[in-house]
Amino acid sequence: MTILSTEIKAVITLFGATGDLAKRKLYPSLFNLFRKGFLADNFALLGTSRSAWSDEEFQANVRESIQKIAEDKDGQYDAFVKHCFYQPHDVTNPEHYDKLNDRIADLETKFGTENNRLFYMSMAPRFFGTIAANIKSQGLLSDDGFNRLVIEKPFGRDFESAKQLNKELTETFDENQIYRIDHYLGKEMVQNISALRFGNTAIESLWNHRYIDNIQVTLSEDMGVEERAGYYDQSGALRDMVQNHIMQVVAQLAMEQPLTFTDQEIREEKAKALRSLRKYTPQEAAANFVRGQYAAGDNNNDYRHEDGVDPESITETYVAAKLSFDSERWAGVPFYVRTGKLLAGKFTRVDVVFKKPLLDIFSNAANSHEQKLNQNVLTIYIDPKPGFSLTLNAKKVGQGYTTEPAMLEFFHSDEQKALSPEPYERLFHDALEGNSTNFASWSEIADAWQFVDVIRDVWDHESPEFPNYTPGTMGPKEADELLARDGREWVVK
Ligand SMILES: NC(=O)C1=CN([C@@H]2O[C@H](COP(=O)(O)OP(=O)(O)OC[C@H]3O[C@@H](n4cnc5c(N)ncnc54)[C@H](OP(=O)(O)O)[C@@H]3O)[C@@H](O)[C@H]2O)C=CC1
Ligand SMILES: O=C1O[C@H](COP(=O)(O)O)[C@@H](O)[C@H](O)[C@H]1O
Repeated sequence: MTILSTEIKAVITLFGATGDLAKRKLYPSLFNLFRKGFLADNFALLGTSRSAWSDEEFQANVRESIQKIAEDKDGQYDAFVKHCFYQPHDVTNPEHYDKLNDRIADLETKFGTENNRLFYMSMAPRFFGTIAANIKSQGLLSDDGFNRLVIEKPFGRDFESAKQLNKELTETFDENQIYRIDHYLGKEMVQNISALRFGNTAIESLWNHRYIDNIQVTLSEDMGVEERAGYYDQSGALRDMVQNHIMQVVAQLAMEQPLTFTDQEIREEKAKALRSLRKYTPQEAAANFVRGQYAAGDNNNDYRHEDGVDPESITETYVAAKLSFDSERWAGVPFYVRTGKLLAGKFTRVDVVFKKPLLDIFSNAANSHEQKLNQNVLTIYIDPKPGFSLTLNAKKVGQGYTTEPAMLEFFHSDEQKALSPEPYERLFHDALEGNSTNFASWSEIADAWQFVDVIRDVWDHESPEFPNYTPGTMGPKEADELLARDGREWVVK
């Protein structure tokens, strides 16, 4: 990990500058870095796409997108957009890269960026390989500054396509120059998993099969597919959420302690954890995975009648699964994961359910309690309200001896939340600083795809009975049965 000075020097070339992601997330993130002083005098943003915009039109668009997130204090909008430029560019036309290279070189001189170049691909993934090849063949790589590539998801649609894409990228960029975005890794509480585990003896000493009964990861959304139906119908929840976000969260929960807290060591441990994730046979896949598709609700069509969705679509909008790790630490401990659209709420959380005491001595007490001891649960709240809680058993106040659950809670204050950068801001900053801790390595991505491909293959060869869940619930009944089979239940029902 190379940490540069706090002020970043670079020309950022953005492919897909007129796109939705750029407007909603990327310009506001860069502006926030500017307001906080991480970007100051020595940077420039060069937006590109086919639209024939001038620099001025681009600046007006950037201004419009940052207006939505912050007021203009002390002329900060003007100061920021003076660093923003635009070059009309068709990524499939090699000749266009010559002009792009000239513009980058001019900006390097103008802003003293020490020839550091960061390329950000915020475009349809089918263009990623072409852009990388042209960057190399048309001589856009810097000889004496850094060259980095930030690449948007999805990284392939299965293992083979991801491998091919990786091959194309690594013909131009080394693995340590590639920053594969997974915005979950930019979330405050996902990053907090390591602090909670490795910074607390009280937690890490219990973090194994001797004390943990099961771990549950829930990424619940209350919205449908909205305007992204065209993309989503080709993807489904397995590719859209499980292969990337869920696997990344699970890897952080399951990994061994890194030797040091560096990007290389952390990514290595996450990769090892994913390597120890049991790859299911088709029979095991069918038994351990549940899929769902939402039905019509009070305020929504059923999925198959959403605009842009095939009326006979078998794309899943819900996935629940039981994962197992073949490692000493996790022997016999299931990780139950689930995600879906149009569920009961918008929240992301991890529930670590501990084993009960081997002996419930209170059941023999004179005033024997009616309520059995509960399992302790450590909950990591990722969204929307970052924090964590620990549910313990405590004596109920009063005569007799009855136990009841008592909860220790910690939530981020409004002040802390205000200090917490948005995922894209954090990740942009990390890439500019050369810190790849919170980006997925090729090894992690490869293992995640190999795991998911088996499930996809099984599902693609069977006709599910869809729709099978009601909007506003936590998914199909089979997801509850998945745990009930093991004598367990979801912490959030
Ligand atoms: N939008 C979102 O919420 C999210 C998006 N992503 C990912 O981010 C990436 C971008 O998504 P999004 O912004 O939504 O996509 P959009 O479709 O909104 O934007 C695509 C961009 O590509 C440009 N473009 C298309 N063809 C060419 C070409 N031949 N040469 C140069 N530019 C071209 C378009 O501009 P023009 O037409 O002017 O050429 C436009 O700027 C994708 O990989 C997506 O999966 C990931 C998570 C969320
Ligand atoms: O990557 C994606 O994530 C969002 C959910 O992200 P969150 O930060 O709001 O939890 C999801 O809606 C989208 O389908 C998926 O592509």
